[in-house]
Amino acid sequence: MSWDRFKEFYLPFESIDFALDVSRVDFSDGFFEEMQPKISAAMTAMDELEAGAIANPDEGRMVGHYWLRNAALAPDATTSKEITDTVARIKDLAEKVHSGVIKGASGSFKNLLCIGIGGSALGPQFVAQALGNPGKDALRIFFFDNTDPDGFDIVLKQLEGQLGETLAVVTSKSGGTPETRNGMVEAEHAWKAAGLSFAQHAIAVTGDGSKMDKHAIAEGWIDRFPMWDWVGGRTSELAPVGLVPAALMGIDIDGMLDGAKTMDELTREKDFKKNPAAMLSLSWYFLTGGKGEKDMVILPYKERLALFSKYLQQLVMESLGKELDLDGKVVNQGIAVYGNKGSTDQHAYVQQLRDGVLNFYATFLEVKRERDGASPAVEDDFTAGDFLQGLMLGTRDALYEKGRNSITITVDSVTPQVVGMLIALYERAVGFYGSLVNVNAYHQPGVEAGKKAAAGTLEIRKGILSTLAGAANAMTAEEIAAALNISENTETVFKICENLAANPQKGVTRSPSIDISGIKYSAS
Ligand SMILES: O=P(O)(O)OC[C@H]1O[C@](O)(CO)[C@@H](O)[C@@H]1O
Repeated sequence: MSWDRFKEFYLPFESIDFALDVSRVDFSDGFFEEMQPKISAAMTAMDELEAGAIANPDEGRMVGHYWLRNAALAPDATTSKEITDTVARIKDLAEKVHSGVIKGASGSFKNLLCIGIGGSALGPQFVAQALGNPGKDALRIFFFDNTDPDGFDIVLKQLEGQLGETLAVVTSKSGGTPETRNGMVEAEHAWKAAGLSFAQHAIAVTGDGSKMDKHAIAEGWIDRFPMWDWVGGRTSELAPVGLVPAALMGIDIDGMLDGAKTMDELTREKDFKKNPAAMLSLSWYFLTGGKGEKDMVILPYKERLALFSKYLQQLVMESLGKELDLDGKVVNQGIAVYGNKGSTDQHAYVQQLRDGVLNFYATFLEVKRERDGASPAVEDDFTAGDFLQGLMLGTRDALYEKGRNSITITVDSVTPQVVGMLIALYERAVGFYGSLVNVNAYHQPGVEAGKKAAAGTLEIRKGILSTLAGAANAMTAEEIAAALNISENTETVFKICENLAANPQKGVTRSPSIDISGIKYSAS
């Protein structure tokens, strides 16, 4: 890499100690000239979005996550006031919880159980790991982010005997996501089994008037915070979804909001070569042929940022992974995202990245400050942090030597401001990229298909149980499917029967057979 090329494609922002380096992206001659009209159009669309246009046409919604860190930008005074009042209410809640004014049945709150999934969990999880300090946080954080009964038990075991000092935050924008509802019901059971009122330990973050909102009101929960329809789940970390848990942990939420606001200002720059979000999205476009031809591998060389790839997975894939473009043409767009952390993954998948199939580009995240305070020397005069940077620089070079392009983002340390900046940078880069490839980056129609199919399988489960209850003899999967008139779904019937029989409390027994057509099930 020549020093001149590096200087040309290295964008440092001294005032915030942040840099984006795209010098290891081998842009072709003429690429930027060719992209100029598209990126200008993307910037215009972004200006309109920030001003309150219906930027999510399929759902007929405004897209307002940029207002969250600068309420003055909101299109009307009511929305602006609602944002500021909500942040003030969140800080007030945190203050009252920390001082013991709001407490649980057994005293001041010590633990925080966040119940949510997708955009209602990934941001809080990323931020808790990035900015939390186990042992020092105001509340210890736990998550229910699935509908796995054993998973609930693992978390509840850690909270055993402490539910009276555990605050539960149940988060769902729609208020109807089954996994979150199940987590809430399981939590209600656990509190009840401990002889405690769940309502006295619960807060809701949800859409006004949602099913969950009504439940929280009816049960008399401690408080409720809004999830506005103009904020998408995957861009809600700086809305109550992310700010409530962060403030309760004792994290500086003003710092996060300030960092995001500063990045928003930098990424409104109209000269795209000076705009880090524009350059990031143009790099993605170049690297993936504007068609998602290569995967985005995220490699933060910092434990605290290990969950960033998971967070970005939803932000990028749910936003960009679309069948149709804005004109209704089938485009099957998207960019696959995966990653974990360096240097750990050098010992897992970097072998393939360097020598194997070239279907990716890497993004290195470098944090200059190794820790608070000094580090001991581990070899000669070198610290463990010197090794960490050495491994990152070495890997980046080793990849580039083999024609594997990469992007590098450098920050000073993982602070609330930096976390806010990273979130804002990627939010805007995703927005720009959505415009570059002409898709609606703010809806998620594909997720609905899986949800509907899941609901259908529960109906089949109900049918199987009633068929077996009324059957005189044990039945095979084929017979049950035929009785339910769903022979085309015999495989689903078989899978559900196997699952029922594996859980003795469900009341189904199984007579084995070597031939799966011969396995019989009966109500026990
Ligand atoms: O906050 P909700 O409405 O429970 O939705 C959770 C998540 O579920 C999804 O609809 C699909 O996973 C995401 O878009 C969303 O972030």
